[in-house]
Amino acid sequence: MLHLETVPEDFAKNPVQSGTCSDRYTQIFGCRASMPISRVTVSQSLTCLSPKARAFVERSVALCQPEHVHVCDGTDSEADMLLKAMQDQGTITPLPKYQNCWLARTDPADVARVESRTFICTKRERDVVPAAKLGKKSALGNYMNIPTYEKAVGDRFPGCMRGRTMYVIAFSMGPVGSPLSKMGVEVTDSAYVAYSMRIMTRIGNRVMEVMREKDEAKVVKCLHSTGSKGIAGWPCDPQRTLILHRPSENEIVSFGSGYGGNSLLGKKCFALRLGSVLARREGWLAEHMLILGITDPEGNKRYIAAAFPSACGKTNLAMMTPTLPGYKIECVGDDIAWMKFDSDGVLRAINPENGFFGVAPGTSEETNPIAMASIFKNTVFTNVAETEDGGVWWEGMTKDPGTLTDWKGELWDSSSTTPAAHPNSRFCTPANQCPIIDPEWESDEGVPISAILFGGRRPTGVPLVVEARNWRHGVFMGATMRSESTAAAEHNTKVIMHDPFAMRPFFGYNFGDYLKHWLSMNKSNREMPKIFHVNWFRKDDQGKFLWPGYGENCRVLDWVLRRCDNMNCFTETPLGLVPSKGALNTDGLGEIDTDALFSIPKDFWLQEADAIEKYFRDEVGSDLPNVMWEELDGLRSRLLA
Ligand SMILES: Nc1nc2c(ncn2[C@@H]2O[C@H](COP(=O)(O)OP(=O)(O)OP(=O)(O)O)[C@@H](O)[C@H]2O)c(=O)[nH]1
Ligand SMILES: O=C([O-])CC(=O)C(=O)O
Ligand SMILES: [Mn+2]
Repeated sequence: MLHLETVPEDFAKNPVQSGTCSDRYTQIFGCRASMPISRVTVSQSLTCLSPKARAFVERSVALCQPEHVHVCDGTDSEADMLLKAMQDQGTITPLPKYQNCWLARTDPADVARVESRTFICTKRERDVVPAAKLGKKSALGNYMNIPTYEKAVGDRFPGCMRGRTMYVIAFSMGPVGSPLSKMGVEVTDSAYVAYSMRIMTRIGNRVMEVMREKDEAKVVKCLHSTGSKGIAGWPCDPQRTLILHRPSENEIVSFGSGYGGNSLLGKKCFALRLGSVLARREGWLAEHMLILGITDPEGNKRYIAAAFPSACGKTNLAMMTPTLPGYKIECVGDDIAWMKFDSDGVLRAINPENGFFGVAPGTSEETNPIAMASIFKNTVFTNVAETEDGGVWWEGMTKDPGTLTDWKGELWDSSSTTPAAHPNSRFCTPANQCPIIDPEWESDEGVPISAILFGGRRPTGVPLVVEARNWRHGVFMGATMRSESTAAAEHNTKVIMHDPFAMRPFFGYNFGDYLKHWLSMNKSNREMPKIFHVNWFRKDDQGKFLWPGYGENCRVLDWVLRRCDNMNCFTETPLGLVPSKGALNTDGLGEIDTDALFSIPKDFWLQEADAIEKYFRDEVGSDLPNVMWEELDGLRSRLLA
């Protein structure tokens, strides 16, 4: 059985290269300066890596057998080299309308995360899959056993980079050297991945230095291949795509997809799936959350974290332009939060990323002017449409784009019946270009969190905002979140899916244990943030949004902050606390049907309670902490009171 630790067969057969694993790799890489380098050429000696990172790279080279190894140093000339390579290969084209912006068109079969091919690999299934679903397909943990994992790797990777370049990217999630940060090494045969990792993470010589100094035992090992024999266009192999995580080995293996969510392994794979496992072990939280700073008209600044499922409004809230006078929003992060209580009992959060991989459609001067001010330089756009003057366009950006080249490279005009940009088309932009990036966004200790929001797309029944009665009720709110499916993954019908904590596709371990971990955060010597559930997406009978959303969402945050100050501006409902009459500032909003926005239809909620019960029973079973059942009972009895 082939494993990353073992030598590929045809390598071992060659007598010139026999010997023990590490000896041989030392020779191949010519760490001794006089050694002739055969088979593989390297851009710089692998001694720039820490010994553990280097061992991983050497094993990956032996396995994938690239012709050339390029160790990314993070310099500007390297960026130029990557851009040139991608242009020569036809992976990207320049967008002359902007400064250093590029358009990538993927294979139409490689446009989003593939949840059905994403697995967590452990010894025991129960580590990943809650009790109720052992041995069956679970929505809350896609499990693969170790022999299957090894076979999957062995079937795909040996020789997969022959004749091509392997890029080695040492990266830091979080500020380089910060105590809350973690490091990884990704090897990949995709220049697109190497270039995008420069934007989304901190990479290069500085990271390698810190890695060497610490000889970090816990460097996360990330192996990626597009799985394609060539490099032309958009290399991928959708039929054989697999994204695998081995928490016990700190290892991620991704094959067959170049799409960001599957290939930029620092993001969902590391920061959330492996991150959640590390967080549990080390007593912190790795969450699918934005982080924003909000200053009220009195000059009081607080930070809020919010978990909404993919394509449900995190980037937009994180960059909101508030409509209420006197408010100021600053952005710390738009997708992932690593949070830990400090010695004073304050929950501190960092954004482990260095860029935004944001949804393009719907982004406009009206909805998100801050994103618009961030993304038109140094950006890679993927699967958006191109205008005649070398710019980009997507649905919702402007009214009349004229004639376009659509995301598949075909001519498009307003009479076309298919979208010009793919619904999951994205921009990949350095975070420091955001005009409202928070001054503390790279602080080592993280920012203090006052409130946590959960939310989703709920067209019916779910009020604009509800405050949890206490921490465990808030955990129940997170556990019972549901949302309409979106284009961010392969689900293609609009159904209301359970998406607890907006983490359903990203749990690295058993969801029941995850709930216990969240419950265990609550300690008397800690300042527990208040928890809220929000829904910007409720619709009226005509299917129109009841709430204007976007910049107007600051009105909800305004109420949230007053609640953080314990002001008496709420009414009790069966669901939790909602703004008392007149407490939500709707001045100047025009006609808003607040009754419809806040109504709590009893029949709807009794059915919701039934759906939650079924979900708990069918998906979690005996791994569900008892207090979740108690919370469900409480909800039912309040509804029936
Ligand atoms: N109606 C309405 N739509 C919104 C609002 N906020 C965001 N959207 C739309 O929802 C879509 C996704 O928003 P994003 O902010 O990119 O979502 P995200 O949670 O960051 O998505 P991921 O990057 O996939 O995790 C976009 O088309 C937005 O225009 C809102 O307040 N109201
Ligand atoms: O991972 C991705 O492809 C993009 C993303 O942020 C999400 O889906 O939540
Ligand atoms: Mn996301």
